[in-house]
Amino acid sequence: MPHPVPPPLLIRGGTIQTADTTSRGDVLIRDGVIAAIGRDLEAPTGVGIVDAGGLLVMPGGIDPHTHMEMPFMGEVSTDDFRTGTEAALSGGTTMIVDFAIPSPGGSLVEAWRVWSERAAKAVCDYSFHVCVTHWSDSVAGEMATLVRDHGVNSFKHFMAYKGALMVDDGVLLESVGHALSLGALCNVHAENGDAVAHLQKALLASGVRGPEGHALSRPPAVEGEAAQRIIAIADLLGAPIYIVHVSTKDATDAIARARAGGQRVFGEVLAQHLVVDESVYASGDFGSVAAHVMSPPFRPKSHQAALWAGLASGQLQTTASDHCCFCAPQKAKGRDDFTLIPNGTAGVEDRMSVLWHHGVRTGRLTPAEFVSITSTNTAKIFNIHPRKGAVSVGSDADLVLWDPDGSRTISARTHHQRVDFNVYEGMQVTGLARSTITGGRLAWHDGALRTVSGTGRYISRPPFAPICFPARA
Ligand SMILES: NC(=O)NCCC(=O)O
Ligand SMILES: [Zn+2]
Ligand SMILES: [Zn+2]
Repeated sequence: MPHPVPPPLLIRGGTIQTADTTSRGDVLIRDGVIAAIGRDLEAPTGVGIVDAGGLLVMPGGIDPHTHMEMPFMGEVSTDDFRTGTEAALSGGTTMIVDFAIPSPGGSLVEAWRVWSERAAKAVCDYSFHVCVTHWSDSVAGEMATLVRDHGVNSFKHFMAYKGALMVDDGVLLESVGHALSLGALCNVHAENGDAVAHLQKALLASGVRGPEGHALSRPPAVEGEAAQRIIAIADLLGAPIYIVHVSTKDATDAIARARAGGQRVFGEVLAQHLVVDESVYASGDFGSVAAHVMSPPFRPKSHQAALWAGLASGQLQTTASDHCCFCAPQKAKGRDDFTLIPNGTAGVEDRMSVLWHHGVRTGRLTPAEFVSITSTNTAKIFNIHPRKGAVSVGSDADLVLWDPDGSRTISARTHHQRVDFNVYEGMQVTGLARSTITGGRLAWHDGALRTVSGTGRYISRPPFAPICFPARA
């Protein structure tokens, strides 16, 4: 059953912060979209009024990389689309893009359908990148069907996870070339899966079985090589490319070089990689080290400066969480063999606060750049701007009322994410979502969620995003 249209809302007296401008004004929301913006707007009868005095009114965050209830490495990630999107809203994020992954050798359209069923309980809007994990004529046909009939404009490829999700260069060449003809953007997890498997084998043979082996098996060069390779493949084909979770100076430099040469290469950074470093793997405590096992792993601190600089300079365009929750009993599967620890950490709730605190408050980012990298750039790259990622008349009323001076301490004891660990545990952050509005609904207000299962909508994304593809003749 369709949900009733939310009643009108008037956001009064905030500072409207977008990727381009800062201005004082009110925002009137009607039928889930922004109906008017201006000073001292008249309040229509029956309108709900939200006081935004002292707050920034910004486009809600868009997290382009989450994994809700994903089957992976023999486990299923614990946040589902309801709990995960509630956590997102409490942190100021109003849309996620998750990944639909086909079963081995299976149908992409079926994967899209399975993920659509799972996401029916979401409380904020969502969309799916669809993964290409093998190649055949039927995969090519399904990619076309997904673009034409299902609003998919991005396909994901894993260069890592050998023997599971990994694809080789042959598949990459076919898929990136085909996606180009469809006007779809390929996303790539850039780590050399053969090199990882080789190093894992060597580490196990030398007696390294504990979770500290994870980072040792995935040194920065593993990412740097794969990033350069996919950039070269994309260049060969004349295709745009989007590299997910860039965690190293090596990959950042490869992207910057390619862009300087005129290639359209986009890079995404996880908030985790900006502020957590490889020292977390040295504690000797299995539970804590395993909880930090994710791919790419946390890096030597020296890489973080390159990631921050990449975001500030525009060489890297988006930020994400790669939200993928596994609890301690699931991580314990790899107690005697680090290669069996399910890879993933949480972060959909904290991305915005971490970026504000460590980015804007330190002067690394301006407030406008914060909006660009948490929302607007993602909306442009995945072709949903200005419906999303904007505060403009006609845009969806997906907004966060941001308190730039409000503080909180991040903890697994208080977060909304359905997981028993938080990589930011104990971090005090300044900058938080006072209220979050999704599709015109006030869904997070004064520390309380007011969500209704299934109010999130699937967002179709048309092909040929103008920021990725040159004009067609
Ligand atoms: N990142 C991670 O460790 N788990 C989720 C799957 C992926 O994005 O590689
Ligand atoms: Zn990945
Ligand atoms: Zn991921």
